[in-house]
Order: sequence, then C-alpha cells, then structure tokens
Amino acid sequence: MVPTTKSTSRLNAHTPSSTYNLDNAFRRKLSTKMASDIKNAKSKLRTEIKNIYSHVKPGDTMVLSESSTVCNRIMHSALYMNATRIGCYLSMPGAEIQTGNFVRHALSHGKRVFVPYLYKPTPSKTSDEAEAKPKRRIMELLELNGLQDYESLERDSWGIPTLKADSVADRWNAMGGKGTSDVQDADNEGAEHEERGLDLLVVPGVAFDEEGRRLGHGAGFYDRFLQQSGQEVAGKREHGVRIGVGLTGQMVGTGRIPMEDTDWAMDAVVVGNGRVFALGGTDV
Ligand SMILES: Nc1nc2c(c(=O)[nH]1)N(C=O)[C@@H](CNc1ccc(C(=O)N[C@@H](CCC(=O)O)C(=O)O)cc1)CN2
Ligand SMILES: Nc1ncnc2c1ncn2[C@@H]1O[C@H](COP(=O)(O)OP(=O)(O)OP(=O)(O)O)[C@@H](O)[C@H]1O
Repeated sequence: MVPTTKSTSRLNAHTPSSTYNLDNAFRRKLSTKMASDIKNAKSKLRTEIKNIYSHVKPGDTMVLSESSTVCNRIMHSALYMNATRIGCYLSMPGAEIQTGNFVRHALSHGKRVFVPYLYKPTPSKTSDEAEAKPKRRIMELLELNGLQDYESLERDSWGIPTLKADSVADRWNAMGGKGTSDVQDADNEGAEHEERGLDLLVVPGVAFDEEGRRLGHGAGFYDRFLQQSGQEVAGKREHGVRIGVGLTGQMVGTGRIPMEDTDWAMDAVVVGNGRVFALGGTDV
C-alpha cells in the first residue's frame, strides 16, 4: 500500500492581514469582508467554468474520451491496484469526468467501492446546537453491493445515481459501522476489529489547479467530509489519497482558486488531457 503524504493539504486562504494592532471590531469587519470576497470570487469562477461547458450534452464525445483517459490512468496506478477500499463519486451526465466504467472495473475486480450519500442527520438528543437550528445535509460514503446494485441505482434531480434511503441502514459506511453515522451506537461494539477508512478517494470538482486546490459546487460537502475523515491512522489519512479529477477546461491557473480556511487540497489531480499533478510526493 502506498503511504499518504503528510499534510500539504490544508491550504490556508490567507495570511494575517496586517501586523498592526487592529482593534477587534475592525478585525472582525475585515475578516467578514475577506470571507465574502472569497465567496464572490469562487462564485465568479464557477460561472466562468460552467460557461465554457454550457454546450455539453449528456454523452458528449469529448467528455467520454477525457473520462476514459482519466479513469485508465488511475486504473493503471499502483495506488489503485493495491487499493482494496475505494471512495468514488457517481457522475452526473454532462461536464464532469464520467466514473461509471471506473466503478464497474473496481467492482468487478473485487474492490470495495463507497459512494457519496447526502442526508440530514437526525438531531442528537444531547446536542443543544442540534435543537437550535435545522441541520444541513451532510455527505458520507456508503458501500455499493456489487455491479447489479450499481446498475440499478436511480438518478436524483442532478442526474447523479443515488442510493435509496431505505437501503442505507444495511450498507457499510467507509468510516466504520453500518448506515449513516448519526444512527450508529455511540459505543459501536466490535468497531475496533472492523475495517474502516479508504485507500483512495476520487473527488469531483468544478475547477482544480496544479497545486491541488479544488473548487466544488459550493455546498461544502467534500470539505466537511475531508475534515471529518482527515485523521491519520498509522501514518495514513482515513479518507485515503485524495485524487481530484477534471476535464481539461476545468484546470485553471495557479492562484485562481480562492481558498477559505475550510478548504482542503487534493493529493493529486488527474486531468482529461492525460496530465497528472501529484503533490507532496504522492505516488499516483
Ligand atoms: N457527480 C457528483 N456527485 C456528487 C458531487 C458532485 O460534485 N458531483 N458532490 C459534490 O459535492 C456532492 C453533491 N453536490 C452537488 C452540489 C450541487 C450540485 C449542483 O449542480 N447544483 C446546482 C448548481 C450549483 C452551482 O454549481 O452553481 C444545481 O442544482 O443546478 C451538484 C452536486 C456529492 N455527489
Ligand atoms: N468543515 C467545515 N466546517 C464549517 N463550514 C464549512 C466546512 N467546510 C466548508 N464549509 C463552508 O461551506 C461553504 C461552502 O464551501 P465551498 O464553497 O468551499 O464548497 P465546495 O467545496 O465548492 O463544494 P462541494 O464540496 O460541495 O463541491 C462555505 O461557506 C464554507 O465556509
């Protein structure tokens, strides 16, 4: 198994704005302004990339060809060959690297494949915060039970093949236990003997840069997941080596992706034109 590289991954959005002794109210105002500037810049970049691909229809030959370049590149890597537990998004039709053949390959070669599931956690009985405001949806990765299970998934409103809510309780969660983490027992008996974590995680994005920065659709699903699954166990991050995959036009110049404190960078980016950017010694 290829060890994950140490943390290149948390790219701070900004350095302290000044060494002057600013008063707290001014500091707060400044950081609110910087945060909103970053959000606006992200939103502008999303629109720019979406415009490049606005003509793309489901089944577009450029998208299919770039998808097979990316997926073949990953499938030929030692990282993939040695992986037993893989996390991978299920693609929406249109301008996104299509992962269907990758998922089929992994399943038919005996790998365990975990895919995103979005849900609203049931409020915890002990948390005051949970009582106070309705929870937003979060993402966890749950296991596909083979090829037939994958082929039978129905698409959601974005066209993403999606796990049925009533099938979730019986599926292994990539981070341990069965089902979503909000309903797992706190003591999760026997959990210490159970396999958990991923060797490799394939991550979608709207844009990437050569240093592994990523811009998503703006819901923060991956950033939250990467934060929660980011501990190192035996020198290896629980969520595994993070590989961002993008179409050629989704690569933008270094420095163009604004980063917030909560954003996580990829360990590698594999692009539809065959280029691979591996960061911090990642072996892909
Ligand atoms: N294939 C795929 N699956 C994924 C993601 C993804 O980016 N791609 N996600 C990554 O987190 C999560 C789902 N998040 C998503 C969030 C928003 C939109 C989306 O298209 N939303 C708007 C457009 C918003 C915008 O980008 O400006 C829409 O509904 O039209 C899609 C997926 C989990 N699964
Ligand atoms: N770990 C976190 N804790 C709290 N807030 C977070 C966390 N991660 C992201 N956020 C917030 O979520 C919002 C959306 O984040 P961002 O614009 O980076 O999403 P994205 O990475 O583009 O989307 P996605 O991952 O869903 O494709 C931001 O306001 C961000 O501050």
